[in-house]
Amino acid sequence: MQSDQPAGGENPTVTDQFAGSQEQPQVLICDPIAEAGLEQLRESCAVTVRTDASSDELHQVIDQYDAMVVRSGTDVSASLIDAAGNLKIVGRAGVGVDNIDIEAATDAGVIVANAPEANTVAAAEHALTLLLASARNVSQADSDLSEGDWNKSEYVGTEIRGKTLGVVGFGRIGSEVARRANALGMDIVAYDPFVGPEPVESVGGELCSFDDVVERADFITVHTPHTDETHHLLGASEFEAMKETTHVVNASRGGVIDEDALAAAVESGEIGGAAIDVFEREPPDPDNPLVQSDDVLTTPHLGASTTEAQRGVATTIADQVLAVLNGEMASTALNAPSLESEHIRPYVDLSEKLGQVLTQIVDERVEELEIAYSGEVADADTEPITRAVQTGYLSPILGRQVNIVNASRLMEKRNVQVVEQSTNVDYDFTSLIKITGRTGNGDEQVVAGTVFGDSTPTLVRIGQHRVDVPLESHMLLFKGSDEPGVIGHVGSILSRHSINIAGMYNSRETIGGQAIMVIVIDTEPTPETYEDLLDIDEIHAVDEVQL
Ligand SMILES: NC(=O)C1=CN([C@@H]2O[C@H](COP(=O)(O)OP(=O)(O)OC[C@H]3O[C@@H](n4cnc5c(N)ncnc54)[C@H](O)[C@@H]3O)[C@@H](O)[C@H]2O)C=CC1
Ligand SMILES: O=C(O)C(=O)COP(=O)(O)O
Repeated sequence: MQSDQPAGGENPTVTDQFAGSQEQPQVLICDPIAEAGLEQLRESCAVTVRTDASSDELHQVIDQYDAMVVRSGTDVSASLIDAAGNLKIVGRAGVGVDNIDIEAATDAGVIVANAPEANTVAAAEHALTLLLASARNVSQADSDLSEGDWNKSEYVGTEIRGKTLGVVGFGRIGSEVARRANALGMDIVAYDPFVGPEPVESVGGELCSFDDVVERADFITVHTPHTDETHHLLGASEFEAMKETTHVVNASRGGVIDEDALAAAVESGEIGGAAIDVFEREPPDPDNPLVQSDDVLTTPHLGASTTEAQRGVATTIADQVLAVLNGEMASTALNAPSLESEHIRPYVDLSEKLGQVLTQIVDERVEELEIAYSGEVADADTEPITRAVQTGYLSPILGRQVNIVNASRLMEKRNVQVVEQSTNVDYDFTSLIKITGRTGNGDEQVVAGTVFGDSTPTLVRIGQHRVDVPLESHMLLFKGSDEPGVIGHVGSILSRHSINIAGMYNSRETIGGQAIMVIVIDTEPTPETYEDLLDIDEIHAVDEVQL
């Protein structure tokens, strides 16, 4: 029977053998994900499910994998990324990426992508479950009854209707909680420094200051990521400022609430109760004060654990992994641009090639790279194109280490300044991308290209010379003077060295003036070929360009 439950079902520990040497891309699943996602991946990848591997084991095997998929249970540390020589993507089957060192991944050119929307409703419903259960002492009453104690009169709860819900973090989940709570008759006050009043007002709420939310709320639910700014956002002083009856709910991240302070506030009766799904350390230590407290309802990070959400995050992340393994962009990448529209994909290809050409024809270190967009392309989201220029520019120097994820970072490290310019007018081409490399001594080299109707990336300018070279192959770029017989001479030398000419493009400034010639070749020239070519008086320089 097919199942959409996370891999492993009741017992989520799976111990496949680690990857052998197969031809297909290798994907390592480190935390349980739903079968639907696994099936999708298995169609074109070799998938290893190892949800029981220790950190040491992962460090030992990770370089065999092209992709890894995690949830919150695996620490993707800088050292793991460092050990992962072939990794292209870390897929997070869920939202939170606080267990992934994104900086390290970016430096290593590894995409980090998540599944940001598929578990929103599950998490929102779980927060409301916790809220209602806390309001009605469900957990304590259940535990008493299991012990045989019918403590009906001990557990008088509180209605949520007419009460004020404070929502801290009004993003996807916070806003869904607020919408549902409002429908149950609650008044909403929200704090989120990064949203305006409209989304809060659209669910009948009011955007307030943090202190206002803390003081006015009968229930507080937090829905922020755990960052330096949100660490212990709710602590002793906030609990002191709350009403004695306030219940606190956390289904976002451990660490956003100070656990010791919360346990103390509940135990002392400073606040009315708490219900917690997430912990600073997971699983929490057995003596964690929130787990120990009979007055705090705890669940083991269940916010995203519904069949629907797990199916959704697993298939979303499978899509992301497959896209990246196919050389495409991940639409949910957190450290790489996504393609706003398919329309710009040919320009991304063109730009990478233009960047490669530029590096191979400048002799000195470029200190400034100016990328000028004109015509229709100037109106697009040019971030992926700019990153592609940088990738192309660096790849002849750094090889496979550079990609669209780390290119900007590497340009910064090499102190190359990148300047972008846009104008939506170009009189000659519908769209034109012009790259100028400026060296420290004031020299500059220009290449420009466009995409013609059939998506062929085409070099249309080198320096001042107008050319028309499809950017698809191995080329020789000759600089020299426009004299009769040069083309024939070059042709015969290449023929003598058994190098087939696939195409030839000429351009000159004036009759008898500076000329350039681009020859597309099928085989690589030897050092002797260059020696012979440079023996021609009219040829001043020959650059080899490989794409
Ligand atoms: N318990 C569980 O199983 C689940 C937990 N989560 C966690 O829930 C959290 C929220 O997820 P989403 O709503 O999808 O993310 P989101 O990115 O849509 O929303 C987060 C909101 O927090 C706000 N925020 C950031 N810093 C803030 C600050 N200092 N004060 C107040 N607000 C601040 C942001 O502006 C944003 O609106 C994440 O930490 C995520 O990992 C998500 C899914 C399931
Ligand atoms: O998506 C999130 O941020 C979650 O917290 C869900 O975590 P999980 O995938 O259940 O480990």
